[in-house]
Amino acid sequence: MPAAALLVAATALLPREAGWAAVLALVIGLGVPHGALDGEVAKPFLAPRFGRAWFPVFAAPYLALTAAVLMAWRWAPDLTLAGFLALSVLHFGSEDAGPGRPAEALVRGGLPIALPALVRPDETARIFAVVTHTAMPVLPDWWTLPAWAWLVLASAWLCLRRPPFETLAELAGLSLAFLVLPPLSAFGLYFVCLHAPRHMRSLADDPARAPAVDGMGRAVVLALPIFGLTLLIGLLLWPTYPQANGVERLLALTLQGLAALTVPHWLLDRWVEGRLRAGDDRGTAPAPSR
Ligand SMILES: CC1=C(/C=C/C(C)=C/C=C/C(C)=C/C=O)C(C)(C)CCC1
Ligand SMILES: [Fe+2]
Repeated sequence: MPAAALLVAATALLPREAGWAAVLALVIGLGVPHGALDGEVAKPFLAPRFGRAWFPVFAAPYLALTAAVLMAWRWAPDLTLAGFLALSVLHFGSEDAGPGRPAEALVRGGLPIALPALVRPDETARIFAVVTHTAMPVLPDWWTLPAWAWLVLASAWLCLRRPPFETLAELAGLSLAFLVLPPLSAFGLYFVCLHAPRHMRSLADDPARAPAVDGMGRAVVLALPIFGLTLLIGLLLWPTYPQANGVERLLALTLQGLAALTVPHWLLDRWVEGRLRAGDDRGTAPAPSR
């Protein structure tokens, strides 16, 4: 992990476009696989009921949602971006804070979305002009104003809650990253070094969710097939992106694709969370093969 952190931070030394390409390669190669474990999360719920058909039952609605979001990027880019950012705060926050801590989730999940808007608004606008393929000379108010609100909330939370040292250290380190690194590099650092491993570790450590994922090594191996499929879909979509320059196209495809995958990724997480809390009787079904 420290090696990955150094690698992501080093992308800040490259010229802008080369830096983008390097961060995106790391985000794809080291960050996206955590979502590829969604099959393992869904399998114990679906396999007992659908047998070997569990995979199409899982993948069809997942991919339909993904496709819908990819189309939404073209029809309503601003609205889709706003929805993506809001969803990211929720998704990042619930992974960082754990269940049942809404204020902490908003503070921690909001950091990677609010800080770049406050610290590097121009570079952030430039990135999302490419992603949405629209003119975005300045960052829209609907992003900047909630970012200020986040700052107020985060300050109040820090004063009132006095979080434990590890949380403080993480918030401080991450803030420093967003202050000194280009925003895409800082995001890459958060995504690759905190979000993705945290998600994989929580699956590996939780015997109720994704029981086949019983260690980090196993997590990586089990993620590979769906990760490969994701890359293949990305490759097929590549020619449909209008950006002329390859790096800009990679930026748009990666970020639009992340948004599109995050919708089913987040819904699945909510659904499984709900089922586990409701005490689903999965134990009566034969254990999944593997
Ligand atoms: C690209 C980028 C940003 C936003 C990234 C987002 C919102 C990613 C969400 C990913 C998710 C939710 C993945 C799920 O596992 C920032 C940091 C605002 C500014 C710098 C560039
Ligand atoms: Fe995630």
